[in-house]
Amino acid sequence: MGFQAEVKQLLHLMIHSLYSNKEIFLRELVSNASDACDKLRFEAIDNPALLEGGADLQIKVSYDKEARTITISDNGIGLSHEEAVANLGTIARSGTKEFFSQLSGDKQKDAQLIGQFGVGFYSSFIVADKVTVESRRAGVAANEGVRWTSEGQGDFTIETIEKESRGTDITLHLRADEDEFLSHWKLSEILRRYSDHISLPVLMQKEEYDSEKSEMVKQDEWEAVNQASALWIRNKSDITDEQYKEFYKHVSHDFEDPLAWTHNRVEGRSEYTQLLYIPKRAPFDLWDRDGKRGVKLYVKRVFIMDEAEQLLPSYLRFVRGVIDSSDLPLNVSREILQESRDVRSIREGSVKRVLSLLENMAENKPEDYATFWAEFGQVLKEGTGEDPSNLERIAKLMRFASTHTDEPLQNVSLADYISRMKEGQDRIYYVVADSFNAAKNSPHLEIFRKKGIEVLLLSERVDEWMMSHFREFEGKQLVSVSKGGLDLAELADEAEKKKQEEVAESFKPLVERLKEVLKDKVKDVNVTLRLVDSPACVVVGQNELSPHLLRMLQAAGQETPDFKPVLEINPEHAIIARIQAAEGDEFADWANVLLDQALLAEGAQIADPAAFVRRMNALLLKSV
Ligand SMILES: Nc1ncnc2c1ncn2[C@@H]1O[C@H](COP(=O)(O)OP(=O)(O)OP(=O)(O)O)[C@@H](O)[C@H]1O
Repeated sequence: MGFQAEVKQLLHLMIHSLYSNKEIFLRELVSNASDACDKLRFEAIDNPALLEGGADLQIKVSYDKEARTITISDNGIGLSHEEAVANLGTIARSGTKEFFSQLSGDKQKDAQLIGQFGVGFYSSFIVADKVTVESRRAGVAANEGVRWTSEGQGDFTIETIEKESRGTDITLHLRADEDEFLSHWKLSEILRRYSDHISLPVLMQKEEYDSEKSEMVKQDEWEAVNQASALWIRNKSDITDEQYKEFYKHVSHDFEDPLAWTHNRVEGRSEYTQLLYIPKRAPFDLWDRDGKRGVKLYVKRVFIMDEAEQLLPSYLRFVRGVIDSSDLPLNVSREILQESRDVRSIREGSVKRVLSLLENMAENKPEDYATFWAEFGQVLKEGTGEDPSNLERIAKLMRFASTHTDEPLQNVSLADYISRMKEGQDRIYYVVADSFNAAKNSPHLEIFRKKGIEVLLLSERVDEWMMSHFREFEGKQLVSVSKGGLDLAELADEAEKKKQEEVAESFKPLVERLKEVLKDKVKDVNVTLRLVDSPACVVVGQNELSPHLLRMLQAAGQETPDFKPVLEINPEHAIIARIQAAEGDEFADWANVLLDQALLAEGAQIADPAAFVRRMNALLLKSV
């Protein structure tokens, strides 16, 4: 049978780009073996017959110098014929195709990307030119075993075999120059380094020095080379950073070290242990609704399920790790999790821990925090709507771009903003646009720039939605500069306000004429103080959907209400002065051009671009 195209691609890239890291194959295979044992233990809760009398779950690693092979055996759940075909030869994760289309051919970059993807079983082919998997699923007859063989070139063969014991033996036939792995010392050293945290014993055959043969000779006895106790139940002080990091790689299938972790035993009404990690890099499917998320759930050390998304809210879906509860029943299902009070309290407790971890990082390791924010900030922002009870804490963790630096880098906290507020300023101003440049160059910012008042520049997809939930911070209102009715109290002193009123009065006739011409297209026309360099801009009411949000809804195929903006004109601008004198068609052209260019500056589509160009040209011609 042939491999799925993506598997071929993965194998090719992996062999070439992960070569300097080749010993990871052992970690990946032991990790899979451990998962297979976890699954068996879980299924055996309901169906003890699956254990076939052998409840001692273990992993064995052996080598054969003559045959030049390494074998990793487990007595876990095993694979059926169908499962072997489905799992070893395809990549079942959604979004795989898109992921592979991003690979560039640059070895170093791709190695990092592949790491993010997780190579798993296929990493065997880094050191082996032939791999044989012999397996029998727990509970099926001995003559229903399966043998899967491949040279990693594009196809595999599959056949039915007789296999006495349940579980899986994976045999790697090493490539010509990989003899270094044919040693007890080498293999046990790798296992201790990468797999010490595995909660099952990883056994190797004992070896002793035989002075007659003057070499190490295998004994009949097998011994564990790892500690074989679940890492999270050990005392914090007994766990090294290296062990925490290796455990992270096991649970997350990530290649890189985590950014931070938090490990706690919670006692009281609800008892559980949590070991939660923040990754350094977003997984390729962070935005894929079907992508992996959530942490592993254990009940009293028994693995229950992967990706238990009920244990954390969706805005913390980047968190990886383990939660081990002492209260939940072993036969807990996803449905029960949804209802359970214990789960609710675990969830609340875990949210608090993760937020504390992030706060701590923001305070003490700002560089790590910047990495976190760049990768996951957009996800955390979803918390404003999803978790109002923690809004204040989430808000403090947010970082923004702002007019203080005018750079796209998001590194301004709300505390920074407040510390720079002008005297008399009691509001936090922001603008939302389609892109950073559109935000930075928004005409709505003109008066703020002139007065030296900082404005937060928001341009991510989630921002508009976020701001609809996030209206206040530490008693200060958050105000969009692109909404109408801006009471520019702090932007204008008494004298300016008085002047504004006078100006508005004197422009009344013009405003009325504009309203008449544009009556089908705008809700209202006003004189504004907010502009400096632009003749006009469009705004919407404080409680109305912004044009930016309307565009997003339209792009998503949603019905939207008819949008009519308010046109605001700048009385100081030469064009405004000029059009007062215009009459008839010329005035109508000016009015329409004014509106259309204000819409364009704001990033909106105009209803009739050809008419805009025609009017513009007519006006240009007159002035040439
Ligand atoms: N020792 C084993 N026993 C039983 N099933 C196994 C074993 N090794 C692998 N499998 C099956 O093959 C599948 C593919 O394994 P692979 O390591 O490629 O990916 P994974 O572990 O699912 O995820 P990742 O790609 O993130 O490592 C596993 O999900 C599992 O179903």
